Amino acid sequence: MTGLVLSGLSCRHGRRVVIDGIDLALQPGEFVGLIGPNGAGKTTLLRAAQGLLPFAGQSSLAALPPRERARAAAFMPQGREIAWPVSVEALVSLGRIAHPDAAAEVDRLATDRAIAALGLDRLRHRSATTLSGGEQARALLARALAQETPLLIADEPISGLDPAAQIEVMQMFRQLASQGRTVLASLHDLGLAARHCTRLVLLHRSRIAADGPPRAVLTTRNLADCFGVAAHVEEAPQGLIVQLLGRAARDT
Ligand SMILES: Nc1ncnc2c1ncn2[C@@H]1O[C@H](COP(=O)(O)OP(=O)(O)OP(=O)(O)O)[C@@H](O)[C@H]1O
Repeated sequence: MTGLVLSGLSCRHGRRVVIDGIDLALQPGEFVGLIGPNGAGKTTLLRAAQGLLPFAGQSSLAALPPRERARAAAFMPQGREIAWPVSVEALVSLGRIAHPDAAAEVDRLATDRAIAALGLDRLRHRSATTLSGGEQARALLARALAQETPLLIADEPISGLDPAAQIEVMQMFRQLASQGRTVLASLHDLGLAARHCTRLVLLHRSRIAADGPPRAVLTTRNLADCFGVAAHVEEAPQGLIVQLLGRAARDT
């Protein structure tokens, strides 16, 4: 299986509809940023798509049996606290549980690659519970990478990272996509999303308000209507630049 197809995906928390009839098809090679204001439903969508929450409608991923699902998609959740005092290396190698038939050497190489990709070599023997918040985020991302799945789903993967680490992770996602994987990540940094994602999906009030290349989604109109911010958006040689100027003036 490649990519991800959601059809009519809806999800409630209690009696409240949080995701309402989402249709979305993601292809290999895409780095899709899922954006939207707080409470728009991004986490709910990412979890329901994996069958981690009850939902109505269809998800090509949730439809798979659990073992196949673990080989199809890796997930970096929003909650970052690591409770077990295992080494970073042991934590990252947990991603290999998805491949019970792989040779030990293959597992070791995949773990090493993920540790190197996230710049964790220096920390590999450190207890994961002693890492800083940003280091824990990188360790959990490395665990997802070690799973070596065609689809990578990450919930706010760059929140809490320093600026250089944020850029490195975004570049890594873009590179994974260019190698034929599908990356779906919820993001709050619109500037980084604009420059690195191949496509943005804007969630607003439980539905998709816009879907397409960053320049088509990050319009001043969408930024005002969905995020309530006034912005300057400009095409530059280095990509789309989004500058947030302040709160949008409200219509009276
Ligand atoms: N377990 C729950 N029970 C009841 N309501 C919930 C639950 N989880 C989330 N919600 C509500 O569902 C809505 C969507 O939440 P969700 O976490 O999906 O939003 P989000 O777009 O990821 O937000 P954020 O950007 O703040 O992380 C919010 O209004 C939230 O309060």
